Amino acid sequence: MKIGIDAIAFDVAKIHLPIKTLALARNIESEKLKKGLGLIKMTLPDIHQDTVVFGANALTKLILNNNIKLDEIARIYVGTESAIDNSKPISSFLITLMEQKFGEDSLSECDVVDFTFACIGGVDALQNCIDFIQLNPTKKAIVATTDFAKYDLNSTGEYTQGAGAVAILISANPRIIAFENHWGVNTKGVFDFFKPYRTVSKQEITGNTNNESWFDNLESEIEIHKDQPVFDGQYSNQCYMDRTKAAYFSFKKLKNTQETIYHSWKSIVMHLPYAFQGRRMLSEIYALDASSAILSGEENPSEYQNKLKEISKSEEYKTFVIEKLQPAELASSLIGNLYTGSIFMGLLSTLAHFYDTKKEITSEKFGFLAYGSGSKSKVFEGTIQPEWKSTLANVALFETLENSFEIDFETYEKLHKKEQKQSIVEPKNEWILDRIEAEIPNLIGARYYKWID
Ligand SMILES: CC(C)(COP(=O)([O-])OP(=O)([O-])OC[C@H]1O[C@@H](n2cnc3c(N)ncnc32)[C@H](O)[C@@H]1OP(=O)([O-])[O-])[C@@H](O)C(=O)NCCC(=O)NCCSC(=O)C[C@@](C)(O)CC(=O)[O-]
Repeated sequence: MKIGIDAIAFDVAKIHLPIKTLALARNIESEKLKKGLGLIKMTLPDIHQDTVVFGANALTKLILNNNIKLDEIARIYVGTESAIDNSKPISSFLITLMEQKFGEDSLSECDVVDFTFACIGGVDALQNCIDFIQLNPTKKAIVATTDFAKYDLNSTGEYTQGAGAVAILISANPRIIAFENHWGVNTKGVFDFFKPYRTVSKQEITGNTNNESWFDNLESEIEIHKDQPVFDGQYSNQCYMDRTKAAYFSFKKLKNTQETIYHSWKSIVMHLPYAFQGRRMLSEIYALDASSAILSGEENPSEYQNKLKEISKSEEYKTFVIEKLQPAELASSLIGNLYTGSIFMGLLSTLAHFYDTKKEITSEKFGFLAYGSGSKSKVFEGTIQPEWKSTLANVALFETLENSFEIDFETYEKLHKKEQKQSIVEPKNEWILDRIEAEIPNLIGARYYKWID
């Protein structure tokens, strides 16, 4: 039985800062960001948006565009690393909003939960839902990934920010792609990128040594939540490379083949924290799995690095990149990092590219290399199904991204620092965060959303 993705929908933040504007303001060579990392725009949430809003918008589009009956949906599993509550999952908010729009109790028998493992939580949810459909082929599941990749001002992550959600419908006999049941996995606990609980001593805030109550906080340390991660960019690249390489060769072992795996893949879809991450990281796998060895394994570390640089600059590798990786990069250049959604946006970008350029890809194999900091990689593959084109007709990925609203640097900084209080773009036909409860003691912090026609 074939199992995979039957439909796909997305919602990306509607405002963006051109990378050129950021480069100018931060005195960074704009060519480095464009030609070195592949960046053109970074998308940012408006003040009425958060990760529930993005997830709910993507889910609503998935349901409406594909006439999905809610009682067919057995699960909605969310991949996210941008939770808005430490106990209540985003998926429970999504249930409330879908029932608000499509009818009370319409999802009361649906199982929901959030998966968190940095950027790979969405792939974990996908694998889990595939297993579920294998056991329950008449049922359907939805994976919704939703995130806001926010980094500190002036950090090396600043130019890789992005925000939005991707929702996919998982079923038997899917219209888009059917996955094979081989999952190469590699895991290692590291601190390359993480979002720890942070504390500030109350004394530093109040200047008093007597631990007197401060806004009802009796503890002498005040816990602080930040969306921005603690990270080491170059080390995170190394972890990405090590994990994906090991997962790729585990996958090859599972396939029990001596053939070059990537030759069988028409397209390669990788986790893209920025557009050119895949092409920068894949040269080692490209060399190690080549049919005639490009790396001998005898090189000392600096020779090895020099050879890798040479390979990545070679004409053969450039052709390989354009053919197999570039279609997935197109949307990433215009969006930025979507964390859990990046790999699924890479798939959508590839499909939309082939759809727009009228290329037939039925029966072609796609390879997937997922990564999540902390760290884990999964490598898997799937085959494009005959009806893939019919599902793309009303997705309009590149047209939507084209219509994104440009903001200036001053507005960007105000949004980042939460000084902007008015919406930049008036919401229409979408969910918004309406208010956060501040008065009723039993509901302090409860977030309420509404649909705007
Ligand atoms: C990604 C980094 C580390 C990049 O770090 P960086 O310091 O901005 O860039 P770089 O020094 O590594 O150089 C970029 C490239 O630009 C080139 N360059 C230089 N000048 C020019 C020029 N004039 N014209 C053309 N090219 C130029 C330069 O040569 C180089 O290309 P290379 O040849 O090495 O491939 C940084 O942006 C960062 O810290 N980002 C945040 C963390 C991150 O994204 N890490 C990626 C791996 S971890 C991951 O993917 C997981 C994540 C982050 O999504 C989180 C999760 O799992 O939840």
